[in-house]
Amino acid sequence: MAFEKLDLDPLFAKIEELKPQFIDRLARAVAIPSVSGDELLRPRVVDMAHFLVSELENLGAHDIQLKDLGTQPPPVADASLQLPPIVLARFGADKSKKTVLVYGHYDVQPALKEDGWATEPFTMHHDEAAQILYGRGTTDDKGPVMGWLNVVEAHNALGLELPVNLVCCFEGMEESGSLGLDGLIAQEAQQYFLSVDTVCISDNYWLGTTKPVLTYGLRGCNYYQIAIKGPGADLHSGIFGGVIAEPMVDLVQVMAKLVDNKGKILIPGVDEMVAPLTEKEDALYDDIDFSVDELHAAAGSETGLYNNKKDILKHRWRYPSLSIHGVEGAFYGPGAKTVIPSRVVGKFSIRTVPDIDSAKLDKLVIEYVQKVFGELSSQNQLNVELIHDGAYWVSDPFNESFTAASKATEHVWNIKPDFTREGGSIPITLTFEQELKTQVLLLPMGRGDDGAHSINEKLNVSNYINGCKTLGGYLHYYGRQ
Ligand SMILES: NCC(=O)N[C@@H](Cc1c[nH]cn1)C(=O)O
Ligand SMILES: [Zn+2]
Ligand SMILES: [Zn+2]
Repeated sequence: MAFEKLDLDPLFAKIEELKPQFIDRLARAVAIPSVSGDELLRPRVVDMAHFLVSELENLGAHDIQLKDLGTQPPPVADASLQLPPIVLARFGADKSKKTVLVYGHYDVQPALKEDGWATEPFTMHHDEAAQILYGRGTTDDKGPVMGWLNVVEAHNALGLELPVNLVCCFEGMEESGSLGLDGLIAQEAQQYFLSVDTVCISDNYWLGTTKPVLTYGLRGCNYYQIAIKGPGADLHSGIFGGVIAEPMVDLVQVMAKLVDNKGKILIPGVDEMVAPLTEKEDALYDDIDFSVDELHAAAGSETGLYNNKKDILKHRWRYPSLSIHGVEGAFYGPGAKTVIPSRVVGKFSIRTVPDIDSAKLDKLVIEYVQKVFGELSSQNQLNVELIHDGAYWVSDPFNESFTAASKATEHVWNIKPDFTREGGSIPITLTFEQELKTQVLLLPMGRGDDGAHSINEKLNVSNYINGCKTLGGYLHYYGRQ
């Protein structure tokens, strides 16, 4: 539908003018290796929180708070390990204006140059020719978090009031299950977040590389570990091979029975919980702008399990998946270490969808793994447990927040966005919706080929800068409705 465009030219021109400063801000953020999943790097995650506080102070935020979440719950190696703080800040408290809570995360996934990065993962590389910014966290999620700061800076530089009150909520454990944030949101719902009218999260991606999207659904993520131990220490495989029960041999046999190589989950009872596909929902996939080629381009291989768009989208968005991630304690370095690991911990996760019940899923998983291990009649010991979980979220995108975002997107990109669901997870989304009793909008900045979590993660400069315009434009369209 046609809509009356707001005069955002001064704001957009200022964002363009400030581009060098915005790129520098992102480079300084990427340089902090805020890897929440690595206990040794936890102090750097806290450094990133303090970086944000400093930027927020310089931008004129008020009521800045670092909310302590205490120590990390088990399973964790160091029981005294502190959870990174939640960074809260406000810009404006004008009762005549609506209030938008913007959420993002300042932690990132691990990254090592030797994983295959072309550049140092924590030194942002600006490919001037291609106009691409490479580095861990550029698209997930430091680009979008800096995007919100950039929007404020552009308004400050123009002497232009923000059209809404802004409440910032930035966390440092999103990549590790958002541990501790649920409780804080419940605690602050009637306090710091009392005035919030809507929540905007920028922490996902376009489906492809050319068309902006707005997102109204996420899969959940239940993350498990299977620990198998036996020997008192790692052993020489020449001396003990063939005469001692090997934990790694048990583990690979158990994990092989979780999922087949066509993506079918082998745990009985999981598929039966999934909501049936209706004709109405099936029709939704027809008009989405995506292709098998785009999947293969983003994956860097033609190894897709499906040869058509609809099946790809359904299996990314509305069907569960089980992925095997790795084995802690196993040898993985260069060379040929001939050791029998005494304890190995297999890591896998299940992406959940409506109507999978998380507690029932845990029971199905744990009892199945115990049964499969029991059938090995192994002398080793097993422990299987959930590490963390996050609920799936599916919303109704026909509300004023999505309408404002659609107008802003069309204003900046001259095309109406597709409305999509996302295969990834943002554990805290449903909690925002339930505790603040408001709607949540996912307004992505980056592209589907950005390589989030992968090597050579990137953010195109055009997505970064036009993404700032889109975030700013959203605030204006939402504030004027
Ligand atoms: N940008 C969202 C994202 O990457 N989310 C993570 C969340 C998560 C859950 N458990 C571990 N990480 C994802 O993998 O979807
Ligand atoms: Zn991520
Ligand atoms: Zn993210």
